[in-house]
Amino acid sequence: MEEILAYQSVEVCFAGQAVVHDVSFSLHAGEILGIVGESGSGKSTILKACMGLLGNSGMVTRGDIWFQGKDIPDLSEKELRGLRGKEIGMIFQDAGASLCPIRTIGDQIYESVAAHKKTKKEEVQKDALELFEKLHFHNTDRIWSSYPFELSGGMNQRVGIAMAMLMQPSVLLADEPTSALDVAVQRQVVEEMLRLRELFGTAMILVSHDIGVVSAMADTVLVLKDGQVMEYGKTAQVLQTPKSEYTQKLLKAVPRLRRI
Ligand SMILES: Nc1ncnc2c1ncn2[C@@H]1O[C@H](COP(=O)(O)OP(=O)(O)OP(=O)(O)O)[C@@H](O)[C@H]1O
Repeated sequence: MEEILAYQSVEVCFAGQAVVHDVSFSLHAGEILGIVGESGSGKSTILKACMGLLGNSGMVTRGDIWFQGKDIPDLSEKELRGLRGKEIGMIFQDAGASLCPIRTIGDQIYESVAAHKKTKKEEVQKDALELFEKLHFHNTDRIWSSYPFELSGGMNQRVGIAMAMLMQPSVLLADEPTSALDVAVQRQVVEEMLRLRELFGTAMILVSHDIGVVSAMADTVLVLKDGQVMEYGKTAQVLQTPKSEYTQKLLKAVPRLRRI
């Protein structure tokens, strides 16, 4: 399998203070990597480093993040803007909150695609409705012309994921994509992401507190503690026979390991 993304000994600092230390992993086409760890262990920072979104005080101070032959920390803001959304898709915990409340879903989808390529609204609508159908959304026309407040939180999240996928990025970064949802919708979102991997062969990094979701989705798992990799390997191996005491504790903190 083709390697899509490689972190090599990455260190990230905020205001000179290192919060991610010597992190290495690689991601191949169609692979889903789960990143788990306690709050503050550096999971989101690892994703933000890949998008060049560490803000004014944050910086990759050591190592490389290779993507399509380019080292992300060396790229200019303009080059990063060209990658974000198009080559590197992103979804966050609450897509509903990041949608504009006073513009329709259709307008927002069109604008997000038009930001990266010259296209007509009818073309984007056709592609979007086709993807909605493949993801088994009901009333696809109605969704297209709805305002976010007219849809449920779960539906907004599912639309946000479909929107990220319309550009067919080679990698999708998902930060707690199911955390704000109730269990039934969580299941739909997990199934939807797996279906997207199947349809497009997209590689994904999934940051989640929910070991059940990680267990259901990820091929490989990286366990992070205080910005350091405690364990990294195949999901079954890491979750069923954890080597580090930290991973064992993390798993014990989960009431029941459930496969979705
Ligand atoms: N913009 C920032 N400025 C300064 N410190 C930051 C900034 N962003 C994150 N940090 C620090 O970096 C460390 C890692 O934070 P990060 O948000 O990556 O953890 P996390 O594992 O994603 O946590 P959570 O599960 O709570 O989202 C924390 O100590 C946090 O306080």
